[in-house]
Amino acid sequence: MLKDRSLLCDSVRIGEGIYEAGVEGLTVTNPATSACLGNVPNLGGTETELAIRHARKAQADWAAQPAKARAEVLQRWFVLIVENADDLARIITLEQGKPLKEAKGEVLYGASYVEWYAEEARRIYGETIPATSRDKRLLVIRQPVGVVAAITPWNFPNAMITRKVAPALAAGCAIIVKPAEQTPFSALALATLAERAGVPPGLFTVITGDARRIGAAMTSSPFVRKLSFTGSTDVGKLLMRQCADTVKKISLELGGNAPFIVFDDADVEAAVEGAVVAKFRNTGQTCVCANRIYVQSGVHDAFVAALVKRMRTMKVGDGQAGDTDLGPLIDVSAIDKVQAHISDAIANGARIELGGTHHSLGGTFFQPTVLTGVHHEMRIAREETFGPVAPVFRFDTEEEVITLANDSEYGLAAYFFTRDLARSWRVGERLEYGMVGINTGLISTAEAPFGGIKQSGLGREGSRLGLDEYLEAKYLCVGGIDEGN
Ligand SMILES: NC(=O)c1ccc[n+]([C@@H]2O[C@H](COP(=O)([O-])OP(=O)(O)OC[C@H]3O[C@@H](n4cnc5c(N)ncnc54)[C@H](O)[C@@H]3O)[C@@H](O)[C@H]2O)c1
Ligand SMILES: O=C[C@H](O)CS(=O)(=O)O
Repeated sequence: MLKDRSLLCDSVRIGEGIYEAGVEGLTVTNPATSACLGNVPNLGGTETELAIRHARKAQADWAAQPAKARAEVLQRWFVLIVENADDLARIITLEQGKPLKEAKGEVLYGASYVEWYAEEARRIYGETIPATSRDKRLLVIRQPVGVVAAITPWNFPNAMITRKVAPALAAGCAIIVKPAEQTPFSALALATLAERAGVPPGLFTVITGDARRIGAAMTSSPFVRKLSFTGSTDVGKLLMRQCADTVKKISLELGGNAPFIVFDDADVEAAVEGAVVAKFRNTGQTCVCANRIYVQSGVHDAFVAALVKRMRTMKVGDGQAGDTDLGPLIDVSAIDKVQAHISDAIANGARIELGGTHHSLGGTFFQPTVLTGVHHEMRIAREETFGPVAPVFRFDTEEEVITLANDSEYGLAAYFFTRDLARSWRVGERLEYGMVGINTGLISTAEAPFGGIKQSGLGREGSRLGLDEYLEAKYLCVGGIDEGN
């Protein structure tokens, strides 16, 4: 199944110690078949504290390295990830379910963060500030925060890890990562390749096991100076509270509820393709998925007809099959949430234009679904669906749709299609979101700052801004310079 079977690693390395899964291990299953893929160690607070101790030691040496040396290790890690992309993609599809072609895309996307921060590692500049007195010199240097803890989700089990580990290592930090219990093998494979690239023992540790206990040890330790979390808003709030006692620096990449707006003057065909990417990537299980599709009255019926026609061409199936466009949802609770949103919408007057129920493949496969006649009082408008359901809302004016689009506690991504230049500026500036796609449904890239506002998170990942999350600015004030004193 894999070219390099050693990449399917089921043990955890902490310092020089190796922890095997054993009978108490956590079982990992393939969401497409429910087959057992293997077990990983079910570790907790004690092992996390040991990992923190090793991280502290390794971080001091790592930070003392020249920036070029850190950059070279990251560059080697990047090369190894790309060289092993097919195996890493297959591991993603096996444990998360997305189609292989999307999984390969995720691996290369994740690798691009490693490449980007291998380059940024050599450009962590400080500054001098003109002093107000002759005998002083003012300087600012930027130093690594120290030991970082990271907790990541199942939907992008590779890229959500490199998007944290790469800037952390580039900044001179050590990092301990707890992956989602559903998808640990991608994380363990990345750690294996990092070790081969020359990342020293203890500097980047993947720890699997009891989320609450591991999280409690991470958030309560005074030696962990930063928590970077990607996941649901509810868990993000919990971890933010847990970090308060030790006043940690935190980054939160949380839930979304993206509006996708199509104006009368849009290229409808381009808008349909944009909606397919923004809505159905990873079977609708991405934080930046279009959760609400608003279409202006003049093109509403044409858009719905074109979207339904386009969706009928998409194939639901096992992600390992080459022609699959939509894989399974991650688990039964995901299916239940999707069905609940559809049932609530229908009960409140929505119409099913396509799909609307479980797929004939059974399990956690679901039909791609298009609803019309939806409104803001429905759950599907207020909650993150995280599945292959496209609710289409009709609107009349620009002012009306901006109000509707902003009517959410989330603020991660938004999208709109128009060919009016003035409107693109007006709407782009007024949408209350961290990221806005204009005439495109695919915005994520390592060069740009990824992140949200309101209850979608704090901080940014990627771009030059992403490095600041792992650095502290230290002010040095040098006095007694003036010989006259
Ligand atoms: N903004 C982003 O960049 C981004 C990216 C991916 C996913 N997400 C969001 O993540 C959610 C889906 O992912 P999920 O289901 O894995 O989210 P989740 O919050 O349930 O889990 C995320 C991680 O948190 C861990 N966790 C859960 N409870 C914990 C606790 N009490 N203490 C410590 N760790 C705990 C889990 O084990 C997992 O590793 C969606 O809301 C999605 O929008 C956001
Ligand atoms: O859902 C999580 C990811 O951040 C989505 S993306 O691949 O970065 O757009």
